[in-house]
Amino acid sequence: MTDTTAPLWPAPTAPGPVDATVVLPGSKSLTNRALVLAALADGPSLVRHPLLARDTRLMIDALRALGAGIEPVDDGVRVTPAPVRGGVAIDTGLAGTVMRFVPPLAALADGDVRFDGDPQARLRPMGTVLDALRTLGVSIDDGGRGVLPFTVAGAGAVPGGEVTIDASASSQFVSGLLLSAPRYDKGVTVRHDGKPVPSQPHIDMTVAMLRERGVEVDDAAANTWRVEPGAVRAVDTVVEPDLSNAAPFLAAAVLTGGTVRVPRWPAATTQPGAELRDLLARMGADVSLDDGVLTVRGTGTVLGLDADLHDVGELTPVLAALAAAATTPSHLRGIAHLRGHETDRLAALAAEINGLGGDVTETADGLDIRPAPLRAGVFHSYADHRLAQAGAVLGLVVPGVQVEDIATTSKTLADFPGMWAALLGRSGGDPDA
Ligand SMILES: O=C(O)C1=C[C@@H](OP(=O)(O)O)[C@@H](O)[C@H](O)C1
Ligand SMILES: C=C(OP(=O)(O)O)C(=O)O
Repeated sequence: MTDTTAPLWPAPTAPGPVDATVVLPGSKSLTNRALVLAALADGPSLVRHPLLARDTRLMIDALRALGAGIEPVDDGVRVTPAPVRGGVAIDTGLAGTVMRFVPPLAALADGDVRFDGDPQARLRPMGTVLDALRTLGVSIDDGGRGVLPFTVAGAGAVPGGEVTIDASASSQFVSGLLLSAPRYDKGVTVRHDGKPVPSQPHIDMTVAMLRERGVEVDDAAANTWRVEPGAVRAVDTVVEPDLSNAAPFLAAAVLTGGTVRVPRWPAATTQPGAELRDLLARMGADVSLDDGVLTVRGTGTVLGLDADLHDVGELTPVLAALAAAATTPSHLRGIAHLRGHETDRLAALAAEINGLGGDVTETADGLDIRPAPLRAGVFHSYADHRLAQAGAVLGLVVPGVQVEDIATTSKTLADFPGMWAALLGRSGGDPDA
C-alpha cells in the first residue's frame, strides 16, 4: 500500500565517486533466529552485535510478552528463557520473521496468543504455517482467512510429528516450524511438496543455528527436514553484519565508479548477501575480500544482469535499481515469491522505475529491465525498506529523485538516511572511519 501522505526525501546525488567504509549492524535474519532459539533454550544466552531495528525490536517485544527476559548488555542482549506465557497479544509489524517464527513458539504457551500486524502484514501469506501447526496438534482461530490477525490457543505443549506443506511462497514457513520443533513432544518432520522453495540459504541458516545449539536436524533428503525433540543449548553468539543491507552501499560504489569497504565480512556464511560478491562482479565491479574486508570498486561500467535470484530474493530491489542504470538489459528471474514480500515487489519495482522513465516489464517470475534515460520523480516505497533503498540508489545518479517514506528503512536499519549521508561525506559521520 502506498502511503501518499508520507514525507518525500530528496535523495542526494553523488557529488563524485564515493569512497567509504561502511560498518553494518547485525543481520536481521541471524538476530531474530538467535533471539527465538535463546527464548527456547535451556539457560541464559548472549546475543552480541544484534541488529536493533524495527524487525528485531518487534521480535524482542514478542518474546518478552511471551515470558522471556531480555536485557541489554554492553554489546548486545542477554536472553533468559521462561515458560511460555499465554494471555498476550503480539504485534508482528511487517516482519516476516516475527509473523512466521513466533506462532510456532506461541503454540507452547499456557493460553491464547493473539497476533496482528501492520495493514500490509494482513496481506502476507500465513495459511501454510497455520495449517501446518494444526496438523501438528495446535488449535488456531484465524476466522478461516489464512492471514493475520489470528489467535494461537496455546495448550502448554505441542504433540508435533509429521507435516507436508507447500513452501514455495516462502522459506520462512519451513524455518518457523523448524525453530520451535525441538520443544515439541515428538519433534517435527517437515516435507515440502510444490514448486521449489525459495531462499535456500535462509533454510540452511536455520538448520545450522539449530545444530550449533545441539539440536539434531536431518536435512539429507531433498525437501525434507527432521528435527528431533530435545534441549536447545544456550550459547554466547556474535551476529554477523547484515550482508543484504550492504547492497545499497556497495551499489553506490558500482554506480559512481567509487569504492566501498565493508569490514567483518564473513569468509563463510549462510547469509544470501554473500552472493553480492559474484552478482556485482557480473555487473562490472571489481570485488575483493581481504582480511575480512569486502571491497567493491566501480569501474565506470555498469552491466545488466541475467540471473536467477530465487535463492537471494531479498537482494532484488537494489539489484533492479542498479540494472535500471546499466548499459545492457537485465533479466531477473526465479522471484515470483517476491509478490508476497513487504509489498508485491515485482509490481512496485516496475511501477517506480518506470515512473522515473525506466523501461521495466514484469514477467511471470521476475523483471526484464532495459536501459533507458532516467529522470526526476517520486519513488514510492510501499512501506518496503528495500524499495526505499532502491530509490536512494537511483537518486545517486538521477537528479531530482524524491523517495517517499524513507523512514520505512528503519525496518532493518536504525538510521539509513544518516548512513547514506555519511557514505556521501555529507554529515558528521566519517565515511573513512
Ligand atoms: O528467514 C529469513 O530470515 C528470511 C527469508 C526470506 O524470506 P522468503 O523465503 O519469504 O523470501 C527473505 O526474503 C527474508 O528477508 C528473510
Ligand atoms: C522479505 C523481507 O523481509 P521479511 O523478513 O519481512 O520477510 C526482506 O527483508 O527483504
